[in-house]
Amino acid sequence: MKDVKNVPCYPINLQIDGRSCMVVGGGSVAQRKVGALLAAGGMVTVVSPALTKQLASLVEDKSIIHIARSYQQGDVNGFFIVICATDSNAVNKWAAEEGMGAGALVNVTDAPELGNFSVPSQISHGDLLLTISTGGKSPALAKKLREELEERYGPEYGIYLELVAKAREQIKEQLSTVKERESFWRRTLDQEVIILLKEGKIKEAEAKIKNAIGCTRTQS
Ligand SMILES: C[C@@]1(CC(=O)O)C2=NC(=C\c3[nH]c(c(CCC(=O)O)c3CC(=O)O)Cc3[nH]c(c(CC(=O)O)c3CCC(=O)O)/C=C3\N/C(=C\2)[C@@H](CCC(=O)O)[C@]3(C)CC(=O)O)/[C@H]1CCC(=O)O
Ligand SMILES: NC(=O)c1ccc[n+]([C@@H]2O[C@H](COP(=O)([O-])OP(=O)(O)OC[C@H]3O[C@@H](n4cnc5c(N)ncnc54)[C@H](O)[C@@H]3O)[C@@H](O)[C@H]2O)c1
Repeated sequence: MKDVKNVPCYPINLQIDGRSCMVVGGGSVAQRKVGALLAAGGMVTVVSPALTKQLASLVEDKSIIHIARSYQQGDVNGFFIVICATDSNAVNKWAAEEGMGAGALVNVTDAPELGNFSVPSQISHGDLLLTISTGGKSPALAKKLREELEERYGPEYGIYLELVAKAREQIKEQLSTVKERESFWRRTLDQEVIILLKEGKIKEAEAKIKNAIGCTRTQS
């Protein structure tokens, strides 16, 4: 096994909307990384002599920019994020060193220790984001856990989050202390609402939350 330092990572949720992202390489791993960058609003440039079919169609519809050649010195300059995803360790190392030198956030797909971030496995439903990391030790385990969590936390949780976010504004006005609000959410975030959402009964779920807010009003 590689010499991975046993210092835990510091997790962050990075906003990359409108930021420039460079992906070096155009194979299947690059394709997965590009998909995630675009989903988060990144402006993606790929430098690679070859592209997968899917990446080529993203170039065609102008979703990404393609520099159709091998990596050259300075290509990473000015990019916020650099992802090194070629099948050449030497090229990945070179682009990573330049990217790090220029102060970019750098992810290296075949040698994570050469960059400064790794990408966790993820499940997202709207603003709800669940991520799993194994510190780079077993992406396959991260994938297995993601599949298990996907069964447990389906799209209903994304709808639930939206309802709760709406209710939160009202509750902030009605309950003046953090303690009261904490106790409200402990009582209200229950499985019954989730079950209703899973069955597609959105109106009923909404009514249940409204009812809980109503009870608070009569109590206070
Ligand atoms: C989560 C996910 C996100 C994403 O990439 O979008 C991701 N890898 C995924 C899948 C996956 N990757 C690999 C397999 C084949 C099975 C296996 O070998 O285990 C599978 C499974 C599959 O493809 O089915 C092989 C692999 N991966 C890395 C190396 C190099 C090395 O370890 O040195 C090798 C060996 C290559 C070789 O042997 O040649 C390195 C990294 N992969 C990471 C992330 C980062 C650590 C995340 C963590 O902390 O766990 C890190 C460190 C860097 C990074 O890329 O950020 C995505 C999950 C998608 C999902 O949820 O389904
Ligand atoms: N991090 C992960 O999740 C993960 C998963 C599997 C594999 N990997 C590793 O990621 C790397 C890429 O895997 P892949 O399956 O996408 O490989 P691939 O062979 O499908 O693609 C490699 C790409 O790199 C391009 N390339 C080669 N030399 C280049 C250069 N000098 N400049 C720019 N682009 C160049 C090629 O044209 C090709 O598009 C491998 O090292 C692999 O071991 C990482």
